[in-house]
Amino acid sequence: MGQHSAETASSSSSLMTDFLRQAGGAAVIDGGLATELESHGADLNDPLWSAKCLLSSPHLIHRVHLDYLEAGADIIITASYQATIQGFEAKGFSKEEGETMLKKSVEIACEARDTYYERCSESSCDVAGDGKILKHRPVLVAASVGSYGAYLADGSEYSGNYGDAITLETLKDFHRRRVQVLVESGPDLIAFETVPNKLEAQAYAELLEEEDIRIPAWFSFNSKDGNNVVSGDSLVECASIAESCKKVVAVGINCTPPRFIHGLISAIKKEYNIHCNHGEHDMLLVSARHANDLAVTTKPILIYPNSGEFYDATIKEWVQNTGVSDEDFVSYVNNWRKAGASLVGGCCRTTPNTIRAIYRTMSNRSPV
Ligand SMILES: C[S+](C)CC[C@H](N)C(=O)O
Ligand SMILES: N[C@@H](CCS)C(=O)O
Ligand SMILES: [Zn+2]
Repeated sequence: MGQHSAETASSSSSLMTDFLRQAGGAAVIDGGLATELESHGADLNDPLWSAKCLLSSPHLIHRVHLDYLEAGADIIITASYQATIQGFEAKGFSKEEGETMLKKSVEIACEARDTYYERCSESSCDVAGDGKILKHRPVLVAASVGSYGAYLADGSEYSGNYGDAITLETLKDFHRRRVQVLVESGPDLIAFETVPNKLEAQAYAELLEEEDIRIPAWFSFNSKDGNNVVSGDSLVECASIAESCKKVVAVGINCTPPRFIHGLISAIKKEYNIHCNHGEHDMLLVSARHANDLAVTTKPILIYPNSGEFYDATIKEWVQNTGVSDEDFVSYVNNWRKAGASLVGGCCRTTPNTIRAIYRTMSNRSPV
């Protein structure tokens, strides 16, 4: 664990359960990072997308992390989603310079957390007059690992279609050094996010074992039909890969329209609460067993949907107003919690306003 590790973490495997317990059973993830960088004027029309800001405007990344913390996020995700050594090399940087950029993504997030804690110490109340949440609480830094499709910078993380030339070994080799460098930089966990297919999930799971990664990870898949992950691979099969990997401490869905989320949670959530009720006992056990045959995870479930808008990868722009408002987004939150999600945030096109609204909705945090 790095020097900035959250005070919750006693060991890798218990990090998430300890963290959730301290947070009262549920926690808030931040919102769209790239979205917010753009709204502060960054031009992300570049193969590096949001990782371009690691070169051009690290102060902006710091500011956006801080904005999300002050909106109530308990977990911030680094700007390394599209930061890859290969991507930096394609821009003319050396391997060492690429590694420095990866390290920097974690350092910026840790510094933002330090700044946040200072502001909390200086504040006399948990909610400032301007509505900023300045409540001293455990905050986790999650190092983002975007997919190989994100590196391709053509929206392939929404198709998951890499062609036959890309094998399990290709993907492991692609991510290997990147994951090592991120881990050495001292985040609390790795966020494998917007995972578009089963092959990449398998590659991540094998990498965690082969490289003996000492911090935990979460796996977060994306879907565009409410049944499968974007490639068409079965979500249940993808989640099973995460479930069988001991280093994975949470599983879920991100960058997916809100309307699909409830069904996707139900598809992966394994219920242990079998109510034994006299005569109905056997029948309930049978139905619970039947449900469990299909559902796969007992790990905490995370969800951070996008706004539901459509991303046009050819022009690298979101088609505006095709999604839901913050109010509509937040109206789903209690249902997602009831369905079994214990970590809730937002992905692309969500903002600190979305996260503030999620924080408020979840502020009477009762365990799932
Ligand atoms: C999650 S998508 C909006 C990320 C952007 C994409 N990888 C690109 O570079 O176009
Ligand atoms: N963490 C990334 C995810 C993109 S799908 C971001 O918020 O920009
Ligand atoms: Zn997203």
